[in-house]
Amino acid sequence: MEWIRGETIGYGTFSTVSLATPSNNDSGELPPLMAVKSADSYGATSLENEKSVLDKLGDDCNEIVRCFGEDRTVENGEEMHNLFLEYASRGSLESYLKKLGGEGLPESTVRRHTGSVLRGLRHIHANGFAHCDLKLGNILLFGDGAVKIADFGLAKRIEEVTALNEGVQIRGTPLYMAPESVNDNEYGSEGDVWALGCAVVEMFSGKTAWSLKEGSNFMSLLIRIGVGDELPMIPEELSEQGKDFLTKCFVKDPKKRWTAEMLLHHPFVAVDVDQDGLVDEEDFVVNLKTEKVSTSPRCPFEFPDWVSVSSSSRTIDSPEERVTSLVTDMIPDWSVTNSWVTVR
Ligand SMILES: Nc1ncnc2c1ncn2[C@@H]1O[C@H](COP(=O)(O)OP(=O)(O)OP(=O)(O)O)[C@@H](O)[C@H]1O
Repeated sequence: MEWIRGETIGYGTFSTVSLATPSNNDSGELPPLMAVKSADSYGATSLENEKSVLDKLGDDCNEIVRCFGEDRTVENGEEMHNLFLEYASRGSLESYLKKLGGEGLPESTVRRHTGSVLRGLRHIHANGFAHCDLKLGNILLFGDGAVKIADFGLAKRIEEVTALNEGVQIRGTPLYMAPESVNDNEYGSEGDVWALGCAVVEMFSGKTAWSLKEGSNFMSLLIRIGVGDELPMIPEELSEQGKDFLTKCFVKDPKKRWTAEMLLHHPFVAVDVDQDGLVDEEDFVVNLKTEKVSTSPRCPFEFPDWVSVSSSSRTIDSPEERVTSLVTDMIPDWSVTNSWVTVR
């Protein structure tokens, strides 16, 4: 495919994202404007993984960003790997919230976005993958108000997920890490649900789900997540349905945490949406049709088709020892970036 690179629209740990216009698109197979995610040899593995996962997930889920193919270019003497993606004209939810200057989104909008992300997660999990890096920076906002999950660079097959036994790994962003990831190196679909809960808190309140005190460090955050009973902040102003939804995401034991499929039946997201309001997010109307919404199941076992997935937890150190083992000189900018660190 012949194409022209346009302005840069985003930066990630592994890549730079810019606009791309196909220069010969007579067949009309491609959209007139795409996003191209480009990486040098350092980020190539992540892009290859992303392409392979997106191919396996297919094009039939509206809540997952579409991939139009890949190619390689030589730019300034360097080989670049390029991945062509559906262009989200309103950027990520993270950048959108930053523009609101610390304000969160109206609950009706949070409900709608949460339902969309859950449909995306259900598709990812049903196809045997875990995203492993769900956060507001990886949820993209489109011109029509739709949101889609992006950035599959760290996604993994679920059966591989618990096999991370070569040293201690921190994947994704520590603020979104689930207790079992901190304590036992487990990165599975359950961890995506925990991360979704953190994203919901942030969307609604404009603040991260873990309040970070001045002077607190990486280590103390991991201890709070992994050890003890503390849970992420549940905003006071959220409706009772919203609070209940978050308590289902923030279950420390991954085996008892609700799945994406179960959460899609929760009244917080089981709503009908007035499609006419889709263009203007602020005017977006969410109709709560309570007669259609069943009572929230009180525990995972009230879902007849729910099967407990036993996680093959390795018998390693106690949580305290495990968290202590995460101390490293390579401390990432964990509050804002996507850095990941391997400690061996
Ligand atoms: N399809 C897209 N349309 C519009 N903007 C995009 C698109 N894909 C990515 N971006 C922007 O570029 C940023 C970086 O993209 P992405 O997170 O996919 O890169 P990455 O290198 O995998 O980053 P990470 O550090 O999260 O692993 C996003 O936060 C978003 O602002």
